[in-house]
Amino acid sequence: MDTLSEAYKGIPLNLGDIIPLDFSSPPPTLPDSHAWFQPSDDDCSFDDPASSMPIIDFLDPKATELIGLACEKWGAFQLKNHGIPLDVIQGTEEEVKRLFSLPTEQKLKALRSPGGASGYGRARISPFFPKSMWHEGFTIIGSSARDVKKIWPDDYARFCDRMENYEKEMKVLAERLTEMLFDMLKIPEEKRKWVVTSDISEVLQLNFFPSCPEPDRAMGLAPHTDTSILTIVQSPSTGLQLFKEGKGWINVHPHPNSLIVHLGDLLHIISNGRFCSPLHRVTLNETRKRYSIAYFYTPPVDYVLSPSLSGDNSPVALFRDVTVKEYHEIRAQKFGNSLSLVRI
Ligand SMILES: C=C1C[C@]23C[C@H]1CC[C@H]2[C@@]12CCC[C@@](C)(C(=O)O1)[C@H]2[C@@H]3C(=O)O
Ligand SMILES: O=C(O)CCC(=O)C(=O)O
Ligand SMILES: [Fe+2]
Repeated sequence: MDTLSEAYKGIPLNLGDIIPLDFSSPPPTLPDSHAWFQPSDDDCSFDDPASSMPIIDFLDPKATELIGLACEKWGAFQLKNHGIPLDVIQGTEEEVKRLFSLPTEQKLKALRSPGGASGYGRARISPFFPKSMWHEGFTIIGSSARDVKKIWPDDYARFCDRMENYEKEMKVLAERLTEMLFDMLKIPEEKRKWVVTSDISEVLQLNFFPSCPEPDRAMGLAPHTDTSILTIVQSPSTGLQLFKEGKGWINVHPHPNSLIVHLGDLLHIISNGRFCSPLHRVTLNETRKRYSIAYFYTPPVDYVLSPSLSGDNSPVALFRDVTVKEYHEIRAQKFGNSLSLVRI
């Protein structure tokens, strides 16, 4: 059952907020619809080796401690020796490239429906911004077969198998990390049974950022936090930036053979604010296209998120109890102030 899709059914989008620009024949200059900044704007971003997101070796005996610190300070880290086989990572990347390099009319066959959550289209958060993003996405919730069959009726199996296999591997890693973080938060047994069940609400988001004629004036993916416990991102190239209070936008340089892990709003609530869900965005490049694969790990939709008061957290609950489904609905309607809407 795609119960996560049900959360989005009640909040349909306009087709205009779903259909991406036809990037197969992009305009030679940036159209006004996609111009977020003026040439005179000073949209500062940093390369700061002294304060960049930590790179943690999962085999390091101190990994747990380092992950805890990274989650408190950054809400994100890069993970080396994560245990996902290289061929699984490369095979998935190959399929993602194959999908996005199809002619536009092929991809449009799997266009997300106005009340739908899966399929091809613009980012879900598009309606909340006055300008469009330089981006195409493909969202997989449950099996990708229904959408992918529309694109490749006779040749969908390899894509689906590889995505399914990738999700299986990601789930094991997400479970390990979640158990680790829940231990630190002293989450009681009855609140963590879902971690090993099969009815979690996982989402795989495939992202494509075409090369852009004026990258400094456009936006790949607008600033957002993720609706997840944690999100595991695979991308070999730069583009992702994290917002750090008091500093600004900091570039993430992907370490070879590493995965990027960032925490989402759901864990921010459960940890009663101890772990942060960082604001992040994606920038563009004039000559290079970029792909990324983001795995969103989320409890079953009826799970009640309640702030843990037993770890080293604030003794007073900062958030009210809210179900995963309700939080998704709040996000789909209000986006940016979602966390403040569940704050006590
Ligand atoms: C489970 C999720 C998480 C969603 C909504 C739903 C399905 C699609 C996800 C994304 C993927 C791309 C960024 C994001 C911000 C977007 O626009 O769609 C994500 C959003 C969220 O993190 O809220
Ligand atoms: O492309 C990336 O590096 C990040 C993608 C992302 O933030 C998302 O899919 O939510
Ligand atoms: Fe994200």
